[in-house]
Amino acid sequence: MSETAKGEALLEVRNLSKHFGAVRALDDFSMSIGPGEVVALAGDNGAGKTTLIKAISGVYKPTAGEIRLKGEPVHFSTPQDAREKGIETIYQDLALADNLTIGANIFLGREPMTKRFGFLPVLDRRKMATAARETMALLDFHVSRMDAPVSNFSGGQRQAVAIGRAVYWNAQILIMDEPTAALGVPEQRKVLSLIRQLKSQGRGVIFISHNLQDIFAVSDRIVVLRRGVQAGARRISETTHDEVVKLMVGG
Ligand SMILES: Nc1ncnc2c1ncn2[C@@H]1O[C@H](COP(=O)(O)OP(=O)(O)OP(=O)(O)O)[C@@H](O)[C@H]1O
Repeated sequence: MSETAKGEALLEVRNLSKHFGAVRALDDFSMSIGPGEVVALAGDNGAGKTTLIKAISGVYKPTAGEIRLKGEPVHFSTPQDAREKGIETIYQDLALADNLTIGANIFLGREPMTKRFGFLPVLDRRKMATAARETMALLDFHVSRMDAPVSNFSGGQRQAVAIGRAVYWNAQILIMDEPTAALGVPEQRKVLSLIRQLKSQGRGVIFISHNLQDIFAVSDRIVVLRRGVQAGARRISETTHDEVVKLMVGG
């Protein structure tokens, strides 16, 4: 099948449904994503994209269907469960603490401690700074001041910090919700190049966007949702903007 992951999939969802009472937000939906693959998820407002990523990432319990990681069925009760298995979702708000450094944001809620004078537990700032430097270098990301609060950074740089945090904690699948929305063109390019970096590291990326240009620039495949069902799935090299728009709005 040309529109599924080649070889062993990192992530596979089979016949996934999420109903809210009578509302079928997601219905019998299947897709897969392989290592080093970027799969775009497109669809009009209300198509079911958010519902799908929340079902994959442990926020919602699916009404029906199956999620498999490297072939193994998994059941997530919380986003923490999904995170521990290497699925990280980066929502538009990025969930960064603005007044803290990159290092502190990487370790937010899981701060490393060390002992001063052998007994007094204190924050291990050196470990945080080293992790920040090494992780951001891995993403080929450079800022003049690593110790500045992230509120000083541009939208694209903040996106990089959120990605860096996921990478530090070993995310194998990154779900990115509209990462290029609300950014200027140069910043959008930076984010697209970050996505390419993740791909070159063998990670899988689910890229949600309304921007077809961005989708066509970085994705291997596109899956289109319409009213909770899969309206189509295509290799990017085998489709056009026109065809994708038709899939989104329906014939
Ligand atoms: N908690 C809920 N309770 C009831 N209906 C819901 C709930 N969440 C979503 N829906 C409905 O499910 C459908 C899919 O919504 P969803 O938010 O997943 O779409 P979306 O593709 O992410 O849209 P957008 O691009 O606007 O974020 C919509 O009709 C929405 O009203």
